[in-house]
Amino acid sequence: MSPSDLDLEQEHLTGLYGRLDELRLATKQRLVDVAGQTGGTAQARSERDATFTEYSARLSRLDAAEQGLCFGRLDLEDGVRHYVGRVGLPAPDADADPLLLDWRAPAARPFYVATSAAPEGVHRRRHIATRERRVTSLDDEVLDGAPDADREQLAGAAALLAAVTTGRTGRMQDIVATLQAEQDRIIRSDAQGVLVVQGGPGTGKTAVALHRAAYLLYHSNRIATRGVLVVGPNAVFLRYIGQVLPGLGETSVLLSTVGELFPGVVADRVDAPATVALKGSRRMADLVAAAVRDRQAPDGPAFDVRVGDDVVRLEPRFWTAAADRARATRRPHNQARPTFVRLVTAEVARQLEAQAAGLADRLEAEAATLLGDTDLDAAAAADLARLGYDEADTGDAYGETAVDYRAVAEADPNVADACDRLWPPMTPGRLLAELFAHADRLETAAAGLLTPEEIALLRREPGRPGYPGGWSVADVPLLDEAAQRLGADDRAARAQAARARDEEIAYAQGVLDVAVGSKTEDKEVLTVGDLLDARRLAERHRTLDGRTVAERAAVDRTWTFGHVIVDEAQELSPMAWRLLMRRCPTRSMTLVGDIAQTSSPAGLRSWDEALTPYVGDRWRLTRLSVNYRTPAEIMRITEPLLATLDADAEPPSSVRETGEPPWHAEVPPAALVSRVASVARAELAGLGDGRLAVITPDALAPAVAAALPEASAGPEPDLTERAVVLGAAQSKGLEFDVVLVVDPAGIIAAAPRGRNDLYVALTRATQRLGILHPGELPDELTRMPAGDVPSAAR
Ligand SMILES: Nc1ncnc2c1ncn2[C@@H]1O[C@H](COP(=O)(O)OP(=O)(O)OP(=O)(O)O)[C@@H](O)[C@H]1O
Repeated sequence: MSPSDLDLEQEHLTGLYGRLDELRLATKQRLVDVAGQTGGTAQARSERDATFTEYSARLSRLDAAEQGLCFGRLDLEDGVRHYVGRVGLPAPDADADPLLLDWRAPAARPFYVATSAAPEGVHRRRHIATRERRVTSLDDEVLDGAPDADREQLAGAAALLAAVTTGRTGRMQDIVATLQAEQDRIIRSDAQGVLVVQGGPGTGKTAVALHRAAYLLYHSNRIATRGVLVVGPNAVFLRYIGQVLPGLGETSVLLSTVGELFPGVVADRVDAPATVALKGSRRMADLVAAAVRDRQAPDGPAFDVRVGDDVVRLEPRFWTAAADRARATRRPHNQARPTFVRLVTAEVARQLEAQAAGLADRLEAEAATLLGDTDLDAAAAADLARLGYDEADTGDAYGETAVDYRAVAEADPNVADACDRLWPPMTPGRLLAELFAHADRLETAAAGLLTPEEIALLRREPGRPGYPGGWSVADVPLLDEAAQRLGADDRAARAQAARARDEEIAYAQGVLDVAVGSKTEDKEVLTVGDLLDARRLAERHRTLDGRTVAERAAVDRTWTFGHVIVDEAQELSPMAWRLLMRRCPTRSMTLVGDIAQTSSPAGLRSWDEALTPYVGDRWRLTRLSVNYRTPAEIMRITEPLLATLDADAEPPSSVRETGEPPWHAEVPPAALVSRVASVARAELAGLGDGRLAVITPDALAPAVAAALPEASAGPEPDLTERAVVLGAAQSKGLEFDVVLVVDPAGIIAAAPRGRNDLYVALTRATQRLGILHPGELPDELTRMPAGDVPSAAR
C-alpha cells in the first residue's frame, strides 16, 4: 500500500469526522430546542416527546460511532465508490449520495458477502484500520472472479486474522468491520418467526446474535418501540458482552439472565442439580396450576361468621358453587376473586335480611295480638291525620331507613376474613413459599404429578434463614408461571402510582403558583402558568423522564418485546421457555447455542424439545461452521470428547493455526494447587496485555484462588483483571488468551453433564491451552501428546 493511499484515506476520514461533528452539534441543538418547547395540543406534546426520544437516540448513535467510524470501502465495477462505517452519514446536500453507508444498509451488504467467485459487482474491497481519528493501515482485496480455493469464504482475511489474534481485554468487542458472509446472512435474515443458530465453540454465535439485535433495531420501528431482550446465562457473561450494543449505538436492548426476569426478585439461592432439573420440567406448570386451584374454596366444614350481633352460617356447598361461578369468569385467581367475594357478601346479606325479616314478622305478629285485628297501616294513617299531617307528606319511613345489608356485609371485617380464608388474595411469592413450606399443601397439589422423592426435592423448611425471600434461578420461571395464573393483584401498585401522580401534580401546582405569583405586569412576558395547567406539567415531567425502552421493560414483568434473543439457548429449561414465550407473543426470536455445550441439568438435548410446544415445526435452523476463537491445534484434541457428546456433531473448522499445540502435565495431587499457581504466574509473566483463566472443578476453585490472590475469583469475577479463576460452568461463553484447565477428570465427575463442561473449558483459549491433572487423563484426552510442558508445571 503506497503512503499516498494512506494519505488519501486519511484526508477522507478527516472529512467524515468533520461531518460527524457537524451532525452531533446539530442534533444537540435540536434536543435543546425540543426540551425548551412547552404548551400546544396534546398531539403536539406527544409529537414533541417522540422527537425528543428520537434525537436522544440519534445522538447516542453518533457518539458511539466515534471509535472506528469508517472501516471499509467498496469500489464497484461501475466506478461507484462507497465507504462503510458504524453509522450512516448523509451529505450536507440532501440529494447527494451519503458520505458513509451504515453497515446495516442494503448497499453495504456486498462488503460482507462479496467473494472472488461471486463478486456482487464489487471490484475492490478495502479494510481501513484506524486508531482514534487516524488511519493506521489498509488491506485491499481485488475480487476478480477467480475462485481462490482455501481462503475463499473469508472476507478481508488479513483484517479478520488481526482481529482474532489481538490480546483479549475481558470485554467482548464488536466485529462489525470483519463480519463474515455466513454470519452476515444470519444477521440480515428476516425478523419474523424463530431462527435457531447452531454452532460449535467460537463460531461467533454471541457476536452474531448481538449484531442481529442492532440490525433489527435499525430496520424495524416495531422492534425499536418494544425493544429487544437479550438473555444470557449469567451476570458475568452479560458484563462480558455488555459493551457491544452500546458500542454500536443501540440502547433499546435489555440484557438479562432468566434469574433477573421477575422484577423485585434476586435469585441468589442455590438449588441442588436434581432440584434444578425438576423445577425446570414442564410438569411444574401443572403443579403451579394445582396449587392455585387448591387455594380456591378448599374443602372444609361449614362455619359461622359473626356480623355485628348476628351470626350467619357459610356452608361448603355454597362456597363451592360460588367458586365455580368465579372460575367460570376464566379470569386469573386475583381477578376472579371479586366475583367470589361478591357472592359471599350477597349470601351474608341475604341471611342477615332473612333474619331481620324473621324478627320483624315476629314483632308484627306480637303487636297484632296486642291490638286485636286492627289494620296497622290504617291506624297509623289515622294517628298522623290527628297530628295534622297530610298523608302525601309522609314518606315511607321504613323504606328510607331500611338497612343496606349488602353494605353491612361488605364492611364487616369478619366477612372479609371469611373471604380471605376461602379465596385469599395471592402473590406469586406467597403461593410458592407456602406451597414449598407445607408438606400437606405440596402433597395435595402434586398428587398424580410428582413422585414422593420429587416432592422431597421441592420441600423447604419454613423459618430457614433467607426463607421465604430466598429464590433460586430455577424458581423465577415458577414465580412467573404463578403470576400468570394468579393475575396481578396490583391494587397496591396502582394505589402507589396514583399517590405518586397526585404528588407530581401537587408539585407541579407549586411550580405554577410560584410562577403565577411572580407574574409581572408586563403582558408580553408569558410565564409557565399561562401555558400549562398542573396536570399537564406533571405529565410533561413524566414523559421526559428519559428512560429508555430497556429501562422501562426491566421493571415491568408484563412487558412484551419486539424481538427476543437467547444466547447459550441450550441451557434453558422448559419452564424458562414458557416464561420467554410470554415475553414474546409475536415469536420473533433468535436462539443461538450449541447442544454439545449444554451443562444445565434442566437444559436441552434438542431444539425440537424447546420449540415444538410453541411453534410446531415452523422454525428455521441455520449453522455456523468456522471457529474464529480456538486455534486448530486445540480443537483437534477436543474431537474425541465432542464425539462422546454428540456422535453426529461436525466440529467447526478453525480459522487459524498457532503452531503451538496444547500441553498437559500430571502433577501429584498434594502439589496440584501450588503447581497451578506457579504455572499461572509463569504464563502471566509472558502474556503481555492479554488475559489468563484458570478453569477448575467448582469445588477446587476456592483453593486455587487462595493460592493465586492476584487473580479475580468468586461468583462474579472481574474479567478485566489479567487473571481469573473460574469453575468450569462459569467459563461458558467467555474467552481468554491463555487457559489452564485443572483436573479434567474432576470437572467431568463434578456435574451430571460434566463432559459438556469440560468441552466448554477446553475451547476458551485464543492462543494457548495447558492441562494439569492430578491422576490419569480422562479417556477422551488420553491420545493427547504431552506437548511443550512449561518448566513450572514439572
Ligand atoms: N467475523 C469475525 N471477525 C472477528 N472476530 C470474530 C468474528 N466472528 C467471531 N469473532 C470472534 O470470535 C470469538 C468467538 O465469538 P463468540 O464468542 O461470539 O462465539 P460463540 O459461538 O458464541 O462461542 P461459544 O459458543 O464457544 O461461547 C470472539 O472473540 C469474536 O469476537
